Amino acid sequence: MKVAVLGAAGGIGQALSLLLKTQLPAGSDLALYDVAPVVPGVAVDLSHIPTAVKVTGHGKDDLADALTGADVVLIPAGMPRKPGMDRSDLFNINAGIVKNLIEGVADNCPDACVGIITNPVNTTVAIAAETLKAKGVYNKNKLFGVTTLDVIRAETFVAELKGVDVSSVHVPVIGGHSGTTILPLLSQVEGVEFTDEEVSSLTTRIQNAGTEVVEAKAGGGSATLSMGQAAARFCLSLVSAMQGENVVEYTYVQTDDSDDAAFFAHPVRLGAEGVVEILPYGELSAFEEKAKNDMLEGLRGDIKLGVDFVNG
Ligand SMILES: NC(=O)C1=CN([C@@H]2O[C@H](COP(=O)(O)OP(=O)(O)OC[C@H]3O[C@@H](n4cnc5c(N)ncnc54)[C@H](O)[C@@H]3O)[C@@H](O)[C@H]2O)C=CC1
Ligand SMILES: O=C([O-])CC(=O)C(=O)O
Repeated sequence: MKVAVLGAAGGIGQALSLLLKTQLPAGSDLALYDVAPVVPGVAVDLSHIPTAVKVTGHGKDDLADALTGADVVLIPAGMPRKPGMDRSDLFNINAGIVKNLIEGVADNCPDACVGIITNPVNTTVAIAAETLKAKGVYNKNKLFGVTTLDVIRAETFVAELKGVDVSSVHVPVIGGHSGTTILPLLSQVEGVEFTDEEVSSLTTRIQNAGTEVVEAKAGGGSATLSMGQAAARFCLSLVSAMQGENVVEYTYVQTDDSDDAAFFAHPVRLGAEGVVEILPYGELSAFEEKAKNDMLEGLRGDIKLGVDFVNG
């Protein structure tokens, strides 16, 4: 199994690469690519950890080597937010970065599963899809927006509020990955009850959790360590599924569901070839149904921005 991390020298990239070096199955290859000159050093640093995962570092002119033979590509390359910015404010810089890197994927490892972390995810995933289509290699079963951070945050906050063991809490989160497009389905959490006020305040906290970190870091970036953990969980689930295990993760995929949006986070059964089955997200409460209907237009607009960026 070969995993390539593009943007591996950044805050997320380094945390994620550390977790993958220590947790990928023995015999895996981990290729680290970044335009920052420190990336070979990050690879040397990680290579001193005694696990059976081979780490290589690839500088800015070495994207092809990083990608050749990759089974999974994770992309956290690009600018993070500062206080006062929305994720959509990152579009101008990050759209071109994602398009370029995805062209590299199309040229060097068109069969790889690709997880997009770079914001604005609602839009960058559509950019990736259109770029792969333009290259004639798009497979909707192999492109994912990584929304796992919303799930792990929701689980943490619910466990804190209710004083229960976090390992027993499962919170579905559907929709997209910004503001009100992040829709936790608290009505489906088993074993706990919420008042209407709790549903409202917890939903808002989960939706604003990224901003909570951005403000606490006070200009020093956004979530990196929790995102490293979330991306590692997603990648390790995908790798297990590719090796034959039955795994379901919530992730932002092309759904072809005209009632929602062209891309929408669902529970997804993963397998050797990526998406095996997009599972229904089940029944929504009246609160969730309204929240979904209120955010759909915005999400569709975010997706259209990405489609138009590639197709003009
Ligand atoms: N999906 C999600 O839930 C989350 C997404 N993010 C997003 O992840 C992205 C990265 O965040 P951080 O790691 O904190 O930023 P960072 O600034 O610490 O790292 C970004 C890295 O990307 C590299 N880079 C820039 N252009 C590149 C290119 N063309 N090719 C390869 N590497 C390139 C930079 O050299 C840097 O090392 C941001 O867009 C951020 O908004 C952050 C948190 C959660
Ligand atoms: O908030 C941000 O800009 C980074 C992010 O996507 C998150 O932490 O969920």
